[in-house]
Amino acid sequence: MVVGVLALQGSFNEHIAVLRRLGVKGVEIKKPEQLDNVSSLIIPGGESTTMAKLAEFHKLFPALREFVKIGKPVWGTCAGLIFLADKAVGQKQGGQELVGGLDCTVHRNFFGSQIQSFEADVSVPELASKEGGPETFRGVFIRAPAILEVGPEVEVLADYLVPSNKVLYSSSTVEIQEENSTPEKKVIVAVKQGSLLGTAFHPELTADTRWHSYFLKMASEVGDGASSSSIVAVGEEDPGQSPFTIQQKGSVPHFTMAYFSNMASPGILSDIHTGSDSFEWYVID
Ligand SMILES: NC(=O)CC[C@H](N)C(=O)O
Repeated sequence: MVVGVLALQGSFNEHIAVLRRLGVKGVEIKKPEQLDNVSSLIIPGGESTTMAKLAEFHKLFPALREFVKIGKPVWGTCAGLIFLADKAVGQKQGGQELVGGLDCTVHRNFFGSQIQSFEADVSVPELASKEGGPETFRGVFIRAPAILEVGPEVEVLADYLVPSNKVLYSSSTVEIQEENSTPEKKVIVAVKQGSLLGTAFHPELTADTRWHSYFLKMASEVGDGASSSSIVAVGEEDPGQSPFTIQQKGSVPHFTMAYFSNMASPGILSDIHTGSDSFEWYVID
């Protein structure tokens, strides 16, 4: 089985590494025609506006939509989940293109800004029943989205009870509800709809490979119809000069370092300075 991993930006290398650990070849997808060679696709986390601009730049949207439409399995993690959603709120001004297909509404930065990133154990009974292991999965939420609404075809695999002291962004225009002003609220953080899978967190940044093997099973159920004759070598392509300019700067906790240092490679996040506890990041728009 050959699994494509959208490799415009974000944590695609980490997904490919997990697939390798499971004995499966993951190939980077950077051009529309490369989708013909894979039977399933992972859209990684990263920054969805940047990823959308790059996808537009590389004319990937029609091919991605067709891939979803014909029922090939696609798993979106974090920014990838936003990509797959039919509707996103909390977008940057002017919005962004989505691939769509997943009948849900996501809030792009539901849990707040980068520094509000966190880890939490999330109960996923479906994962435990199909893949074994503990009832919970360690969710790494990095400026994570949440799913606010789902359509009737969507199966909710996991939700998360947002502690009342978490700062939430209730709208795209930064209306912040301060500590204790919100009651506990349950949001959806993992869903499945037919051959589409979405997680608001980053399983590729943990040692637990169950989400990947769960997706591989979904992919093998649909069948490995694609030819493997023109596999693109990992790391073959250079996405080229970014047409964007730096807009934002900040720092994030240590645990996200590996993730963001990887992001530097496609040239979208740049000038990352690693330190002992934190490092600087730049969002380029
Ligand atoms: N870790 C992530 O993928 C963050 C996604 C981010 N909230 C976005 O809008 O793209």
